[in-house]
Amino acid sequence: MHIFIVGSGAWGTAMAVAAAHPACGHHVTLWARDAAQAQAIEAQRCNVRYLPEVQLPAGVQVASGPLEAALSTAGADVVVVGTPMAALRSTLTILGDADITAPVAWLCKGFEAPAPGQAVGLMAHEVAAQVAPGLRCGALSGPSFALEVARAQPTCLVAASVHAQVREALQAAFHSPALRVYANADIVGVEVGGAVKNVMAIAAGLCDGLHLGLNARAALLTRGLAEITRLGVALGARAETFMGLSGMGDLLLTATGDLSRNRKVGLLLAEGLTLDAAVQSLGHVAEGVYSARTVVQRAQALGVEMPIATAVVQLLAGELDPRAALEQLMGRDPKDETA
Ligand SMILES: NC(=O)C1=CN([C@@H]2O[C@H](COP(=O)(O)OP(=O)(O)OC[C@H]3O[C@@H](n4cnc5c(N)ncnc54)[C@H](O)[C@@H]3O)[C@@H](O)[C@H]2O)C=CC1
Ligand SMILES: O=C(CO)COP(=O)(O)O
Repeated sequence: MHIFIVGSGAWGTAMAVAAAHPACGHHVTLWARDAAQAQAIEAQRCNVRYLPEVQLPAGVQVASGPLEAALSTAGADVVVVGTPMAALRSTLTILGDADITAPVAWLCKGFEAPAPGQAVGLMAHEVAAQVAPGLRCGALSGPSFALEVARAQPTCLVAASVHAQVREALQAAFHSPALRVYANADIVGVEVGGAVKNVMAIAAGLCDGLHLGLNARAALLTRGLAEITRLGVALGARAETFMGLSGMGDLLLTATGDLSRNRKVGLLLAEGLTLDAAVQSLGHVAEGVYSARTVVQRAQALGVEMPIATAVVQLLAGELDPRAALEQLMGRDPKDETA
C-alpha cells in the first residue's frame, strides 16, 4: 500500500516508521509543511527535531511543498493526518477540496477550541462533517507513545470509523506483529477517550508532582474514567468503548507514563512553573492544555458533571492553585459511586 502522512511531528513520523517497517512493508510519503525540516529529515534519514535516535526505513519518502500537489502526485491508498488538533480543520479542508477518495484517518486527540462564529468546540469527526463531508474518514487512536511505536515495541491501537471500509483500510495499513490494530465503529467514544484522557493526565501529573500518593492517583484515574464515560455517553458513545484501548487503555498510559507530554505539564505545574513555561519546555504539543476548556463547555451544555476536568481548567487559567483544587475535589458532598 501507499500511505500518505500529513505532518512530521513525533507521531506522524513514528507511524511512518511503523508502516514502512519490513514487518508491514508499505511505501510511505511523510509530508512536512516546512521544506527545511523535510530536507533535514531526508538528509539524516531521521527526524532529529521530533523523534531523534530513530532511523527512517527505506520505504519512507519525505515530501514538502503544496499539500494538494503532493497528494495528487502520490495517489495514496490511505491518507493519515498527523498534525495537532489545531491544524485538523485546515488540513481536512484541503483534503475535502482535493476530492480525496482514499480513506482518511486523523491521529490527533483533542477537542477544537471554538472556531470563529462557533458556540462550542468540536470533535474531529464533527470538524470533518463540517469542512469535508464527502471524505470517508475516521480516527486512529489508543495507548501509544510515539517512541515505543517507532522502536517496534508491542502496541495496540484502535481504528474508529462508521465506515467499515475505513476501519479495514487502517488495519491493512498498520497492523503488524508489533502493532495490533483493533476496529471500533464507535468513533464518538474513541475520540472522547483520546481527548479527555489528556486532561486527566495533566491532573495525574499534578497529583504525582505534589506527592499526594498512590491511593490518590488510583482514585483520580478511576473517577477520571467515570467523568470521561459520562461525557462520552451523553455525546452518543457506547459505555463499553471506555473500558477499551481508547478509554481505560490510553488513560492508564498517559496518566502514568513519563513519556507523556500532558502528564509532564502537570508535573511541571506542581514544581511551580507557569503554564507558559511548562508548555514551552516540552517542544511538542500537549493537547489537554488546549482541549480542557472545550471539554468542560461541552459537558456543561449537556448537564454532565466533570469536577476533575473543571478543576484542571481553573488551574490552567490560574484561577486555582493545586492545593485549592485538591480541597475543592475532596470537599465535594458524598455521592453514589455509580450515579
Ligand atoms: N506523540 C505521541 O506519542 C502521540 C501523539 N498523538 C497525537 O498526535 C497529534 C500530533 O502529536 P505529535 O506528533 O506528538 O506532535 P508534535 O508536537 O511532536 O508535532 C506536531 C507536528 O505537527 C506539525 N504541524 C502543525 N501544524 C501543521 C499543519 N498545519 N500542517 C502540517 N503539519 C503541521 C508541526 O510542524 C509538527 O511537525 C496530537 O494530537 C497528539 O495528541 C497521538 C498518539 C501518540
Ligand atoms: O496520546 C498519547 C499516548 O497514547 C501521547 O500522550 P501525550 O500527548 O500526553 O504525550
